[in-house]
Amino acid sequence: GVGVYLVKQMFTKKNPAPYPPGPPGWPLIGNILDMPHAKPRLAFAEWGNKYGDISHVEVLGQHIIVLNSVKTAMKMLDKKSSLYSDRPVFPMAKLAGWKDALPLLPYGDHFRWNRKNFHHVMGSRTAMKVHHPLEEIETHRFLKRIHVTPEELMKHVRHTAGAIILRISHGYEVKENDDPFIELADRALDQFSRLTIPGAWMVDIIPSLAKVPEWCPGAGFKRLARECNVTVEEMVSAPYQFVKDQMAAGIAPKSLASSLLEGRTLSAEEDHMSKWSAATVYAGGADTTVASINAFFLAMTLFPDVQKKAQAEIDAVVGPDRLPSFADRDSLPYAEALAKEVLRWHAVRPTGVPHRVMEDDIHDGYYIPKGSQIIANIWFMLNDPRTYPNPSEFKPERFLANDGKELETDPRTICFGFGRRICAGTRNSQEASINSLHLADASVWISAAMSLAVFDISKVVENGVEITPKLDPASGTISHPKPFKCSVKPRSAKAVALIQQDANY
Ligand code: HEM
Repeated sequence: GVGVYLVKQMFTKKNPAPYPPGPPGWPLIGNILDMPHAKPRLAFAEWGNKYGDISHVEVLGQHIIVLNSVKTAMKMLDKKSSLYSDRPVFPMAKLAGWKDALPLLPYGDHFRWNRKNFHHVMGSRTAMKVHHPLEEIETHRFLKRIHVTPEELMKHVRHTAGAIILRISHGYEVKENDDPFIELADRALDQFSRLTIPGAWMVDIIPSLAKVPEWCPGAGFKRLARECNVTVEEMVSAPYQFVKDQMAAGIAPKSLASSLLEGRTLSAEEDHMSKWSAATVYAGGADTTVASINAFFLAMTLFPDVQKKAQAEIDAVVGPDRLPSFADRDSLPYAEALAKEVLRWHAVRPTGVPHRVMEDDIHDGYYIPKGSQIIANIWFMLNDPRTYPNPSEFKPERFLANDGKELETDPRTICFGFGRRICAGTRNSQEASINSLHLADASVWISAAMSLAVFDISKVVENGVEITPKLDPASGTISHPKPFKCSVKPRSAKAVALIQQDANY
């Protein structure tokens, strides 16, 4: 005990400033027992409560800094982005085959090249506008599917998000039922979400465990990683091969993959990176959009008054003879505020993706050693009563001018993360908050506007009892509302006619 204490003292003496405050931990093992396995956002928020907006733990020599306020996150990750834009190595995700996915790439050339590709297909107002007709057509098809089988709502949400993204990434038109690429990607993404939960895998804490042979007792994670590798490899390669085949046949529609392949011979390394670049659009975009749109349906089930207000606005502005489109977006302020509130009320990436600091830093008087992982507790930032009073209430009015009261912060400046690693497709949080500049934001808005125009969403009644679902986000780095039931019925005969119109405009 004394020896360990003295060794610790020697090291602490060298520190140019104290670490940020945090749970005290134990000699040798540090805070290993404090690391939360499930729903880390809640434990992290607790640390925020106890220790302030910036807290620190150390797990076997790995320093972890947790940020619980937007101000701190902006000051550190955005203002000092040249220092804070690396990613930690995720040994478990790496073992499972994900090392070349943009969210995990170290700060460097591959990272920059990938970001440029994303920016090219969806990083500007003009680039996003190109995708609007596709979003409108696919969302109209979504309405048709819901109308026929409303009980399969969540399947339709997944199918539609996949259809939109696969068109953008690979120019691939999904099959109406059981599409193999969607099925494959969903399986891989579900694995990814579980593979990257902070602190969930021993090998992430002790990376040398990666060398343990698979037959060793306790090495079940190696077998799992091997199985995941097969799925990942197929998810990345199969749609890319599809694009190559289509290009060879001269019938490939424009997509991110086709633009990377067009008119050049790629080296094996370039080919590999292009394949991953296109796959990352799907990997980063599909599951997140699905979670947000499901959250929209849950919010409408739980907050009927909000739904009625949005419908009244759509009825007044768009009228009964057509569906809303992106051209109406600026004339529908309540629907706009509602889409923002969806992104706030349910944090799809509750603890973001960790950043890694590239050099020693002293921040606000605290020592942040090189290599520390920085975790932004985005969930708390979106539910912080200091920023959003009554945060569990779904209230679009937060974002609407009312009696000269100050508007609450646009959640799009928070939910997509910070600094140079901000969600791909945008360059900074200001840009992410400009109308329809983000693909997810556009998808949430058009799904909400079109669905509310023609459907009433309400609680289901089973055996005479009304079922009230709860917002109970599941664990995982991408968080979905727990599966719930709701009733989705056309609002009128006129609405049915609109749904049934041709969707191939
Ligand atoms: C509601 C939907 C979404 C939310 C809430 C969300 C949120 C986030 C967050 C918090 C990060 C981490 C940022 C950071 O490190 O500070 C991130 C990264 C990323 N997102 Fe999203 N995202 C969403 C949709 C999308 C979509 C539609 C795409 C693709 C089209 C996408 C692609 C990515 C990629 C590739 C990264 C990694 C960027 C990097 O490491 O440089 N996301 N996202």
